[in-house]
Amino acid sequence: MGCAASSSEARTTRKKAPVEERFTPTFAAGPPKGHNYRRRNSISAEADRSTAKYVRKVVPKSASERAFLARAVSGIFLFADLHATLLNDVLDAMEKKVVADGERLMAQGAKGDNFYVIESGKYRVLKDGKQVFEYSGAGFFGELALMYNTSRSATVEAASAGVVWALDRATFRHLVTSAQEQRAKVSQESLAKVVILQSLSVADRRRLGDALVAREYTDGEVVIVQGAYGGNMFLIEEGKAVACQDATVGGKVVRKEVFTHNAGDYFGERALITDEPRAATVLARGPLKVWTIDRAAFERLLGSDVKERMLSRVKSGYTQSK
Ligand SMILES: Nc1ncnc2c1ncn2[C@@H]1O[C@@H]2COP(=O)(O)O[C@H]2[C@H]1O
Repeated sequence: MGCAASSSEARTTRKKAPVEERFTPTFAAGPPKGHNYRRRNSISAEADRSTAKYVRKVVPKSASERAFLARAVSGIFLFADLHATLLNDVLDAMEKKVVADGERLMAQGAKGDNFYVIESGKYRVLKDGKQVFEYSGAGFFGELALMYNTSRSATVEAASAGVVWALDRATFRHLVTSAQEQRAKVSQESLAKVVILQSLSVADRRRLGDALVAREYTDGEVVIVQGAYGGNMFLIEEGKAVACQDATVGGKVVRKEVFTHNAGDYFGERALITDEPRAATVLARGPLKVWTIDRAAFERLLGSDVKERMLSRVKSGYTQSK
């Protein structure tokens, strides 16, 4: 596919949100008030590796149930980093549970067995016997004991009949916590291939790796829109991205392909460095896997020498080397 955007601009990849607005963290109904999630690398991944044996689990579900879960899970920040295949494993493993009014789903102080996503119903959260919160119709709970390998911080019981979807401990820990470790490793490997970043120290690359978010696009999908305000830079892990510019010729808008970015290359830096609108539309050519860095991380984590070199590519115009 060339510069023509596929009609899939609104088609979903892993996140459903307008182009360039996909990167704002979404908290479906969490995190719980007063709880500060620690950085992802402090999640307890080591402690129960020996006890939590992961076996891939597939619980059959209807297309509409799966669609509901895909939507619900896409809004939960815990899953924001998962590659599409791991996200599929999460959806496969989730099991429907019909809950009766008054049923207790977890007890403060107990070991954590499941993580739950709410489909319907109300659920009250009690600490030391006192209600501290009530979920109503949406949200998730039961993640803390699984993430940090601690006992349940609260009791959760149904305040009406309802439906929840359970993800068992072994799957949660394997897919969510190991994926984060895996992601850190993969991002280090792919960052090492990005030529412009090779001057960064190992420590700086590690910090940058922690700030990256993985995204995937299908052929023809738009990553960046010419004229838009840019919030992110992109590093290509796999695939190609084509930059196209629209110009008005004789009253007609003509789109011209101006550059192809290959694996190991980056794009989207110009708008962050110059604070100008996006100079081109960038589309996936074939399946595209990228890592994104938001403006704040870009400012904080990329040294001035890296930015200088990026700026000189901007100033010299992009010359195709491959
Ligand atoms: N103050 C709160 N508000 C909302 N939910 C909470 C609050 N405290 C705890 N929870 C949820 O209740 C769950 C109890 O089990 P966990 O500690 O595993 O994870 C906890 C959170 O998901």
